[in-house]
Amino acid sequence: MLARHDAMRLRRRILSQGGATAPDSTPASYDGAADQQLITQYLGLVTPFGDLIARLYDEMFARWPYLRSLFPEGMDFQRAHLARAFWYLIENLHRPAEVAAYFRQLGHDHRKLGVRPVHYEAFEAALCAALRSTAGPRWAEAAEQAWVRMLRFAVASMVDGADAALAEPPCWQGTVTAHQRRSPDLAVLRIRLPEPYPYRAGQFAAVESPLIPQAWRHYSLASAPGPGGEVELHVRCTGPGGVSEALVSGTRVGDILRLGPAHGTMTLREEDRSRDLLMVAGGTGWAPIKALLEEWVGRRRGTGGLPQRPAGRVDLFVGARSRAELYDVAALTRLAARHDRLRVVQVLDVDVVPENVGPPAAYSPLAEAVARHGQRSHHCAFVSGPPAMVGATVARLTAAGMPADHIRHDPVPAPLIPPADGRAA
Ligand SMILES: NC(=O)C1=CN([C@@H]2O[C@H](COP(=O)(O)OP(=O)(O)OC[C@H]3O[C@@H](n4cnc5c(N)ncnc54)[C@H](O)[C@@H]3O)[C@@H](O)[C@H]2O)C=CC1
Repeated sequence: MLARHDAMRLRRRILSQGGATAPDSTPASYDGAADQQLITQYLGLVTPFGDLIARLYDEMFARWPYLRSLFPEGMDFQRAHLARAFWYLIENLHRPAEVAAYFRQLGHDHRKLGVRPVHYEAFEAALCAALRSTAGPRWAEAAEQAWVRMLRFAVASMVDGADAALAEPPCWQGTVTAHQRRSPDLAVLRIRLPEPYPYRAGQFAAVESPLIPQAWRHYSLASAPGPGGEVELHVRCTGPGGVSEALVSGTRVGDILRLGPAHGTMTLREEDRSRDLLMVAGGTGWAPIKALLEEWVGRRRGTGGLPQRPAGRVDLFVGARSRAELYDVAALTRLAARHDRLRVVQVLDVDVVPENVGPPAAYSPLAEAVARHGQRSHHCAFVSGPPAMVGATVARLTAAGMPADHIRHDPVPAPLIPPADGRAA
């Protein structure tokens, strides 16, 4: 109720405001292209965004100290996340319908953080102060108004997304029922959720450990939905101090974790039942592919997955740095044994002796192996793993004639670089 009241108050304020003409959340009513032009014209004064974002948070926490508790102790990830959101907004503002859909989902997801619409007002005030102090005397009122309109458009979409999800919990609490260290830096966890947790095989969710409150990181759900109410996560710790380290090294059976709502479009569709599928998994990118395969082999037929046994074949490519890094072989073998139309190819980096290739980021043994195994333009492909591997595999498949709309993968995080046409005033 409180959230709805806040939302209505914010919407009234947004719609009745003077100064920057405030768009509502209807994409058709917002001239994003005009604001994009204005913002781009003065972008050089406030980029790179590191300084702007540091000032924004300093300003916000100085004026509203209680808001600090909504954020994790370490703000690096948060700052990078906000920089990406700004770039996403600015680059896509001429496509307001797309931007609105993106921020509606973000608003749905942000309910777990305890963010209320009133907090967006504080954010806007802090942003304006930070824009002015970062840009200096060459800043223009028109540019600031364009930023405000852009922000309000995004916020109105977030409020819509949060409102639409009021009937479901902001997040789900689960108990860890199994925690297996498959290698020093990798763990497979199972979590039991007492409340129904709606998701599809192939989706991902934000996860929070009580060891690092308010720091949420995305992991794929590595099991298809089933009657037991358990989900599986595959977590690799790539450095100290993060959520992955807390989940791999600091978590035990019986601990409580929180999960946000599931998202993602890398799911099986009805028409996939009769199609031949190509699945490509690198490292812990195996997690969503495992869930998809569980659904595909029909282990849980009639429980929200595919209604009948599929007629097509699956070619599955699993990549790892070495044999020791193939951390889920038993599950892979079990799945392969359940279906004679599933063909598994393992690709180990150590088996490959690349010739005339550049640094690791420029070369993907897994993508090469997929490309070598023949024409698949009629297949539908699911690709999951490190961003460079996903990029290389998608490029190979597209070059081999697979239509782009036959290839599904999770969003690949954009690098923190400005758009090529960003210009200074
Ligand atoms: N944990 C999860 O639920 C999920 C994780 N992911 C992502 O999958 C990735 C898995 O990481 P790790 O297990 O550490 O993978 P890894 O470093 O062990 O690599 C796994 C595979 O990816 C290939 N690869 C690695 N770096 C590459 C590069 N720069 N260019 C081309 N190919 C490359 C390797 O050849 C290998 O076949 C992470 O980026 C993670 O964000 C994706 C989906 C779900």
